[in-house]
Amino acid sequence: MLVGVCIAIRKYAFEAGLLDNYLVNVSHRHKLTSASNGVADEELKFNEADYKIKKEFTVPEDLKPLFERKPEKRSPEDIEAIRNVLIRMSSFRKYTTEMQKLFCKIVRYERCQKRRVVLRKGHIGYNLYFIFSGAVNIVIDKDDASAFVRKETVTLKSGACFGEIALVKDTRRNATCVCAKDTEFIVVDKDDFKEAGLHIRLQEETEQRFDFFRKWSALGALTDDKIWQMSYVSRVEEFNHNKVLVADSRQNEWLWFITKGSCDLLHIVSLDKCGKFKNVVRKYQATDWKSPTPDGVRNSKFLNQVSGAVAMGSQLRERYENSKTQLDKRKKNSQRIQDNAGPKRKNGTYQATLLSNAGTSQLQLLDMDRGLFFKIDTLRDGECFGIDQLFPETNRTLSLISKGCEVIHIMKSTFVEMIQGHADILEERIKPTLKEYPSDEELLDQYFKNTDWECYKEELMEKTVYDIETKLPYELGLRSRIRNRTSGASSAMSQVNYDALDGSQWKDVVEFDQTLKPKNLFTKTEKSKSPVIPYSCLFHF
Ligand SMILES: Nc1ncnc2c1ncn2[C@@H]1O[C@@H]2COP(=O)(O)O[C@H]2[C@H]1O
Repeated sequence: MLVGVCIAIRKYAFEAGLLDNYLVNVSHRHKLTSASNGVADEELKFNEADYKIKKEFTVPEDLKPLFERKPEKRSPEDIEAIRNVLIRMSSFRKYTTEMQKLFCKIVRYERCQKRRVVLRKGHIGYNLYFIFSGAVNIVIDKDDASAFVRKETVTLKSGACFGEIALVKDTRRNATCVCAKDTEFIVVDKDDFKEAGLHIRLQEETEQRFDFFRKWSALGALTDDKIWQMSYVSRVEEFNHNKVLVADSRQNEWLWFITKGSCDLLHIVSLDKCGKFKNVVRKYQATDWKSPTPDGVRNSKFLNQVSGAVAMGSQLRERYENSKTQLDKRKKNSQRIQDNAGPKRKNGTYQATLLSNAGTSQLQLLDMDRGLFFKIDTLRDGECFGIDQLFPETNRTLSLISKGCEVIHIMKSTFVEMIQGHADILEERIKPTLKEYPSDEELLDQYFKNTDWECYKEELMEKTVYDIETKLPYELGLRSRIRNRTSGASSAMSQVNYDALDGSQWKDVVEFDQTLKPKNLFTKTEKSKSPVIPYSCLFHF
């Protein structure tokens, strides 16, 4: 209910033109000026990001001596203290409390620097590793030289575990693992591992993955042996609500099979080359947005809404950028250099502030690089993300956002390797099952039509309220209240000559399609059979 109230207040402020301040503050930077001391005005800034923990959580110093104690010397309190910290790791949380305690009795702590080879392909396996902080690159070569350059490198991050195959199968290491940065490990030795029966638990997990792949009819032609291999190299992971799993599908190296919960599939439509968008904006700009004509009123509302969406979208865009860059560290570094080098033209906050200035906002829409996020599907249990990218003709930019899920992921290259010699799997079994989503044109059509309709509805409401107001006696005080509401607003609504309002021209272009609600940015609508667009958002590139 509170959220509903907030949305309603925000909506009112937006319509009344009071949101300028809000948009200026999108950056969470508040300007303070002090002229009292006679010195030149100084700009004081508060940036929320400055107070965020940038450092990854590491093993607390006071806990490290506990790891050095021999298993038989660890007291129940020691074990509990260790468990309270290790519980942060998703791979550790999967075990029962009993199993976790067993772990805490036998685990060791190790810290390795960036580029250190933790284990090498072909060597005998002695340990199982949990990554507490940092990251590890896995390459299937014996040589670690490719760990930082090859595209097929798998990166495991904090919370993941590796090195289990050699222990469970009693084979040699099948890959080389190198620290991608300074990394803390929680290590279990082979003997302890077997003694505690952990190999049985890991074997059970692998069997679950085996069952999952075996049930997938597309892989019916593969031998059990191949499916086992696939199960060993795939990983199960859980993700919280709103975690970006894949920011840009063109850089995605994995296949993601959803086993529990769901994920949203977002599609980014670039408006740069979109003639339709330019036409729509030009059409709305054709009439002077300040003019007190019906077109002027509606145009200003439409453009206000679009620019508002740009402002909100820029926040999402920022998140999108962050997660995209997380996927590719090298890109992130070069991006940072670029960002710092030039003016912050492309910085989301900067643009949002710019757009918030009513009057100039609409006019700048055509000068910017823009895009729209559309939610085009929700993937559920048994569905896969990334498989369509195995076909060269698919080049849509998709993002995968967790809505609280458990996934099995496997490298695309490994999957392709496993199904080699079975050309029919991709072409005949998988391709026909791929879903078709609305084209960019269709998505934009829907969005613009609906925005138009929403603006029309609002105008009608305003007009109705105005009519009532003019008919009511002054003594009721209603007139002055409504006046107060609009008079201070910078919105074009305050300049409207309501008598000139005539909606007849609009009806030709408005389609009464209420399935889409672009105003409810970031909110979910009801489930629908065909892919719909429950939220969309403008952002700029
Ligand atoms: N394709 C892969 N994806 C994820 N992890 C892998 C992959 N290949 C190997 N590994 C991990 O790397 C480890 C290397 O040692 P192991 O063979 O004991 O166990 C292996 C797995 O834990």
